[in-house]
Amino acid sequence: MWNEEMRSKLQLYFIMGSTNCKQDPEKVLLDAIDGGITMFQFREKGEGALTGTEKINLAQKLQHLCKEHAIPFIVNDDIELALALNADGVHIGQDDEDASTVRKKLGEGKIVGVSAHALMEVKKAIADGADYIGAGPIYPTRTKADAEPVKGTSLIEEVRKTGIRIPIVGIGGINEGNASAVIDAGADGVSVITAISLAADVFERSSALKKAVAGISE
Ligand SMILES: Cc1ncc(COP(=O)(O)OP(=O)(O)O)c(N)n1
Ligand SMILES: Cc1nc(C(=O)O)sc1CCOP(=O)(O)O
Ligand SMILES: [Mg+2]
Repeated sequence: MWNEEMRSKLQLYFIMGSTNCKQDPEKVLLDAIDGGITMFQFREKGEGALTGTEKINLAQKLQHLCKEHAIPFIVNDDIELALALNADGVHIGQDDEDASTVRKKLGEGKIVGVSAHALMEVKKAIADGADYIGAGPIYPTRTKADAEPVKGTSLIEEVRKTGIRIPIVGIGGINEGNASAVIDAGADGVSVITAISLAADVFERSSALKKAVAGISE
């Protein structure tokens, strides 16, 4: 789905799981929705992450909030969970299940996002049927311990210079102060975890991020 609808969904893409929150994750998501996020990814990962029924229960609650507000609900890594919940899509990385296999499992109607760190990976993701690319880490991040080296906006610029039009979202260390540079480089949106999930005022921070992004891309 490489159209304007996909690009606008990526504008402010919030990612979160229970380990990223100091408050109740449902409250965090609701405030972020009120602040203007356009897509949500459930990423239950890291030390202390929920598993089994607890993970499924939280996913269902967050999916319900997304449904009520017409926000696409994407599942990180866990294809079986995405299928069980009839989620709107999945996000996978280079170390996860192959994107072409995931596309076959999910079908054409669902969103498949793929992380890429080099032009070759972007081209493979396109061949495998990806709907969008997550390019990162743009800036230093403390959220993902096994993140690749920081790239700045170079990959986004390189992809656009070659004329590739796939929707792209930047990720890694993005906040309201540096988001506009990611859009200027050619991304359709920004993806954030802690700039929103750990904010003292989640509504205020997500509103500010939305202004920083929407002011440029609209
Ligand atoms: C939008 C978006 N972009 C990149 C990632 C990272 O995915 P991955 O490399 O598979 O790492 P994990 O998130 O699984 O730790 C993402 N989740 N979302
Ligand atoms: C989940 C993730 N993936 C990355 C990548 O580079 O692919 S960076 C990252 C963490 C993003 O968290 P924060 O917004 O708190 O920096
Ligand atoms: Mg992954």
